[in-house]
Amino acid sequence: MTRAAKQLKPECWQLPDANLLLWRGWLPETEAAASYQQLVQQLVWQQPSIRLFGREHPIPRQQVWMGDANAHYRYSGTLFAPEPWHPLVSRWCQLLSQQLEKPFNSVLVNWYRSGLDHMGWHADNEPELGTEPCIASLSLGQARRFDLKHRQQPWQLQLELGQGDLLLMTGSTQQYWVHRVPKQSRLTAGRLNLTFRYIVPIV
Ligand SMILES: O=C(O)CCC(=O)C(=O)O
Ligand SMILES: [Fe+2]
Repeated sequence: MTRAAKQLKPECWQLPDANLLLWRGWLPETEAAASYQQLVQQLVWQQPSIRLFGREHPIPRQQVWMGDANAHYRYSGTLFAPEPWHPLVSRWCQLLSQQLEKPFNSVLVNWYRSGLDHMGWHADNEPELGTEPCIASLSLGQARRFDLKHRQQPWQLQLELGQGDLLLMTGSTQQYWVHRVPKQSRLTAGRLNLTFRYIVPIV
């Protein structure tokens, strides 16, 4: 890890089978707020449907898959070709690769328009992410709950991810734990989350 990332001291948890680091305010407040507005306006949002128990359901949020042209990604059974990089997002991707000393070539951007938009329990463990995926998650806008639970043990962790916070999930986290962003119906403001990933390119 480079000096820039070490200067901000991360929060960490002694959890079995998981490796989590959280840098609060990795992106300064004003930059995060301006970036939220810019990305909400400039990205071309999609709301694909996924198949659950034999029925098609639109995902309960908006999203854009973005990255290098060869970084195709399968999400809940659907193959997504990446959208070209937005300059802001591309800059963060380079910064994160340098600071965390990990490669990233793509990002899933999720827009939770209000507290009604959410994401159910899942792990980011698709085969194209490799054996121990390294996921760097940047949050902008409204702070939201982020829950984690172990697949086999009664262990849970509830975090709040706020404006500019950077959460790094590495090691065996995706193998043993699942995570979600639950509904928080009373919240009216929107939130963006960007999960930077490295996916093995299709050649
Ligand atoms: O919105 C979040 O904080 C999490 C998003 C997430 O889990 C994902 O994109 O896979
Ligand atoms: Fe996830």
